Amino acid sequence: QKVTHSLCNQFMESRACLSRATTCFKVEKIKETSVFRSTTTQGERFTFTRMAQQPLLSLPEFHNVSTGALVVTEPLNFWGGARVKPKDTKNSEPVYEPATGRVLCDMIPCGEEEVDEAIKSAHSAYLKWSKLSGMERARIMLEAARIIRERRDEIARAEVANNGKSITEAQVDIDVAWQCIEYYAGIAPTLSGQHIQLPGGSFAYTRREPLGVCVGIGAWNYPFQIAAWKSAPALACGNAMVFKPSPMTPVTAVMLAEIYKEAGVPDGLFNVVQGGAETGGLLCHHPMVAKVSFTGSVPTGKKVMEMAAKGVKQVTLELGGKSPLIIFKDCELENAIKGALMANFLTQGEVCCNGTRVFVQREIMPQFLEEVVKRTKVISVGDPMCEETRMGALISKPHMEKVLGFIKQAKEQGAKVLCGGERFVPSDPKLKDGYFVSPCVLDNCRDDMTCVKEEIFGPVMSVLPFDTEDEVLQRANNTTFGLASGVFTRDIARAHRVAENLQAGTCYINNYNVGPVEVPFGGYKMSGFGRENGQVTIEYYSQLKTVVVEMGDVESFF
Ligand SMILES: NC(=O)c1ccc[n+]([C@@H]2O[C@H](COP(=O)([O-])OP(=O)(O)OC[C@H]3O[C@@H](n4cnc5c(N)ncnc54)[C@H](O)[C@@H]3O)[C@@H](O)[C@H]2O)c1
Ligand SMILES: C[N+](C)(C)CCCC=O
Repeated sequence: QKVTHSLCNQFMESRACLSRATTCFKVEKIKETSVFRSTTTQGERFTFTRMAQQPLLSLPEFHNVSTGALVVTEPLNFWGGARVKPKDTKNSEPVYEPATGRVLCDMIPCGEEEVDEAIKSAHSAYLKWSKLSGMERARIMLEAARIIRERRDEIARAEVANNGKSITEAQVDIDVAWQCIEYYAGIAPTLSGQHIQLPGGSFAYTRREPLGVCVGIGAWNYPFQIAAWKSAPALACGNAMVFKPSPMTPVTAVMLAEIYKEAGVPDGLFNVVQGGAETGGLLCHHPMVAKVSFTGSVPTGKKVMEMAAKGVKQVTLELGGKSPLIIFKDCELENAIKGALMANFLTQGEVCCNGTRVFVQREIMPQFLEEVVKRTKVISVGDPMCEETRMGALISKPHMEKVLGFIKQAKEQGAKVLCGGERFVPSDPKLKDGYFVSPCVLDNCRDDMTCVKEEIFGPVMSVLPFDTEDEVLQRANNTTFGLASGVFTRDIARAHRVAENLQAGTCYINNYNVGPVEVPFGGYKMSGFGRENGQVTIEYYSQLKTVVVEMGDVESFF
C-alpha cells in the first residue's frame, strides 16, 4: 500500500510537470511481488515491473560506509537487465580509493564479444521502448528519479569512495542526476512535430523520432551525474544506451542501471560496459550504434569524432576548458570572491568549466588577493566522507603528480604561490596515502605561462591583472578552448556586452558554476559541440522525419 501510495504521488507530480498531461492515472499493484499496471482515462496502456520492497542488489553495502571500508565485489558490467561477470580477467586494472590510495576493486575491460552483446541487448530494448508513448516513458523515468532520491546518500557515498570528492558535493551531484531524469521525463510527452499545409489540401508533417542505440562515454569527475546527463535525454526520446564510465570510476554507473531496471525500463535499455580506450573504440566503431555522446579530454574527443565519422554517426563532444573569469572593479567584491572560489575549487578543481584564469581589474587586485587567499587557506581538506570537509582527494596518484608538476613549472616561469600548491597529508593515519593537494592561488601570472594556457584540472587558481574591457576580452578569448566564462560587475550593460563578446558556450554573470538541468551546457571552439541539459538536447538525441501527404492526383512530367 505504501508503495502504491508513493507511486501515485509520483504520478500526480508527473501530471503537474508534464505540460500536455491531461490524463488521470490510477496505479494498482496486480501481483504481490512486483507487477504494476498503470491505467489512464484512455484505458490500460502499460504494465511494468518493479522490485517493490526489495533492496537493490548492491546498494546496502554502501550504506553509511566510511572512508577505507568499502569493498566492491559485484560485477560492474550490466546488460540484458542484470549485472554480467567479465569473460576474461586478464587485462584488469586496479581502481583506487583516492582518499586512502587503497584498491577499491578491479576494473575488468569488456572485449569485442561483450560490447557486441551489450549493444544487441540495447537494440532489442530500443525496439520496445521506442514504441511507447512519451507519457509511458515519463512514468518510468519519474520512478527512476524517485528511487535515486530515496537512495541518494548510498549512491553519494559510493561516489565519494571512488572519486574522492566531498560528500557534500557528491550529494548535490546525485540530486542533479535525479533532477535531470525528472526534467527529461517532463519533456518526453511533449515531443512533437509540425504540420505544414500544402496546395490543394495536401500537407506534410514532421515526426521527432529516436536515433536508436546511443553510446555514452564518461569522464571520472562526475561519474554518476554524467551517466544521468546522457541517459535521461536519450531515454526520453525513445533511444537505448550503452554507457562506458571512465576506467577510474567504474562503480556508480551500474547503480544507475539497476535503478532504471527497478523503475521498469525494458531489460537492455540502459547498459554499462567497463573499459578504457580499447572498449571505447569498440563502441564507437560498432555498426549498430547511431550516436556517441562523449565527455572527456580534447585529444580523446578528436579520436572519438574520427571513429564516429567512419560510420557517419552523430557525435556530441563535451571536452575540456581553460575558462576566463573577469572581475571588474565595480563588482560586488564579496560575491566576486565567493564566485572565484566556486569557479576553482569544486571537486578539487577537477571541473571542466572551471574559471581558472581569473582576470582582476588592477585597482581592486590587492583587496581581492588578500581575501581570496584568506578564504582559500581555511578550506578544510581531508576525509571526503566527513560532512565538514570541503575538499577531498584528487582522482589518482599520477594525476596528483601532474597537478603538482604544473605548480612547480608555474613557479619556474615566474608565478608566485600565495597559498597551497603542495601535497597535503591529513592527520588521520588512514588518509596518509591519499591524493590530497592543498588549494593554490597563483599570483604574478602572465598569459604566456603554461599554468594560464593549459587545463590543469586541479585546485589551482591563476590570477591575472587587467586594465580595460577591450583588453581583457581579447586576452580572455585568446585560447583554443571555449567551454565557459564569467563576469562580475554591477554595470548591467557591461555585463551583457561582455557576455556577448566572450567566445564560450556559457557565460555566468555575477556567479559561477551553477548548473541547473534546465539550462543547456556545452562548448565553443575546441571545447566541443552539441549540448547537454535543457530542451535543446532533445535535438541531439532525436531525428526529424518529414511525411508528405498528397491529397490529389500525381502530376507527372513523364
Ligand atoms: N565538457 C564537459 O562536460 C566535461 C565534463 C567532465 C570532464 N570533461 C573533460 O574531461 C577531461 C578529464 O576526463 P578524463 O581524463 O576521463 O578524459 P579522457 O579523455 O582521458 O577519457 C574520457 C573517456 O574516454 C575514454 N577513452 C579514452 N580513450 C578512448 C578512445 N580512444 N576511444 C574511446 N574512448 C576513449 C576513457 O576511457 C574515458 O571513459 C578533462 O579534459 C575535462 O575537462 C569535460
Ligand atoms: C559544475 N557543473 C556546473 C555542475 C558542471 C560539471 C560538469 C563538468 O565537469
